[in-house]
Amino acid sequence: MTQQKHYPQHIDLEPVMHVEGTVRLPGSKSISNRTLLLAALSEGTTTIHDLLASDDTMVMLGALRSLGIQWDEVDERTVVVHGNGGVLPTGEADLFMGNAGTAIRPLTAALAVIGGDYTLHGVSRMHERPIGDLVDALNEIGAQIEYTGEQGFPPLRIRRGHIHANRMSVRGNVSSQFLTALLMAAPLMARGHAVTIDVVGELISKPYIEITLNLMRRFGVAVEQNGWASFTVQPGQKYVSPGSIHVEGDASSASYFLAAGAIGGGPVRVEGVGQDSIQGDVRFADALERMGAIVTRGENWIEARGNGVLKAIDADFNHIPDAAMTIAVAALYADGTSTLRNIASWRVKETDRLAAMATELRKVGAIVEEGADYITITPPEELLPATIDTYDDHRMAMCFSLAALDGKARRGNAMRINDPKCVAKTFPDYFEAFASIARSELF
Ligand SMILES: O=C(O)C1=C[C@@H](OP(=O)(O)O)[C@@H](O)[C@H](O)C1
Ligand SMILES: C=C(OP(=O)(O)O)C(=O)O
Repeated sequence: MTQQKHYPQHIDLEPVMHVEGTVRLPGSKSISNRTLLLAALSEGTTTIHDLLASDDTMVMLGALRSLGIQWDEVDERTVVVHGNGGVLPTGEADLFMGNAGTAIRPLTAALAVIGGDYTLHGVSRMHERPIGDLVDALNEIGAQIEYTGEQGFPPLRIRRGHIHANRMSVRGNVSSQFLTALLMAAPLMARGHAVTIDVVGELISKPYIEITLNLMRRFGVAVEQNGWASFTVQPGQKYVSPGSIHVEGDASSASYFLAAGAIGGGPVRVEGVGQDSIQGDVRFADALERMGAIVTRGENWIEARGNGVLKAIDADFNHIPDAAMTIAVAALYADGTSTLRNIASWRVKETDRLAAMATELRKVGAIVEEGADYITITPPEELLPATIDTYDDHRMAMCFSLAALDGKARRGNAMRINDPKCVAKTFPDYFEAFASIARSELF
């Protein structure tokens, strides 16, 4: 879990004529970080297999260690966590959260409920990513959370509060991670009484809530669900380790390879995630099918291949905001204008992804309209060679590697991706994996 990679300042991707092959996916970020926290909060020891080894999981592992939770690394993908039954050995800690939403949001709720003296901070972008809806929900039930910088954003100082929570509410329209955080902390509050969480207004990114509920269930806690409006945890439930747990391959990471197969011929197969996945982002493959790609699925794999020019798509992508970025770049290879709707959350992620996507797609010649919560992309006749800026956003780097696929001739010019090290957030070996399916000669 401690390996450091050396990355150049930029990567020049030569035009790729054809893609083909099989990629073994790294573990799911969403499942890895939830599993680590649930394992720490549970009674018993959990062996986690195929855990993601990346910046985002590193900050969660580092935080757990600072909080006094013991864990041992068996090998790069296997960690044994010694759960502490909802008690934290260390009552004071300064926690660096990098830019990991899946670390800071659930930890904020758990620490506020357990109580202690904690500070949580991250990289500068983390201090621009909203957390106010979660802090409001927690302070409303007696938590003691203060902003040490700007109101509504990390860094946070958490002190011991007096939690009295039968019923609480949280807004769901900025990030689903706030509800995830409260759900995961709810069994720690449901001491002798039920806890109900009401969702105020629209809830975005719903499939991530399903991941949360699924994993809580595997750690022994059932949540009663009233549609997407409210969630209840009955008393008398506590997290109990399932003993060992396997992390699926990351479905968002799968999107780059599946799109490559659809654009660059294929077949490209991803292994580690399949038709029974608990990750909403497997539905990315449905969107690719709508664009005309041929997709096949097995229990533990998905495969995509091209079937002529991709068809433009006009769809709501609220359910798969991360993988939707891959659709935006795949749209460069479509037969007309594509529209991606209901993706306002892009603005508060690793960067303002609507602005970044529009800027970089224009560099390769696309005509782009950037709306408050949508983007339309009209591809050029030929992609222009360009230097792509990545805004310290792993997904900008990964999805723009697809612009090297030479579905449209680029007269031999490389596509330059600046600052490729940002992929370390979720996929440190991304460019090696991409190179393994890329063929630069037609055969
Ligand atoms: O809960 C999760 O694991 C995630 C939820 C999504 O965020 P939002 O709910 O903020 O859209 C997603 O973009 C993020 O990468 C991971
Ligand atoms: C939005 C993302 O990350 P985070 O978990 O930090 O929200 C992402 O991985 O695309």
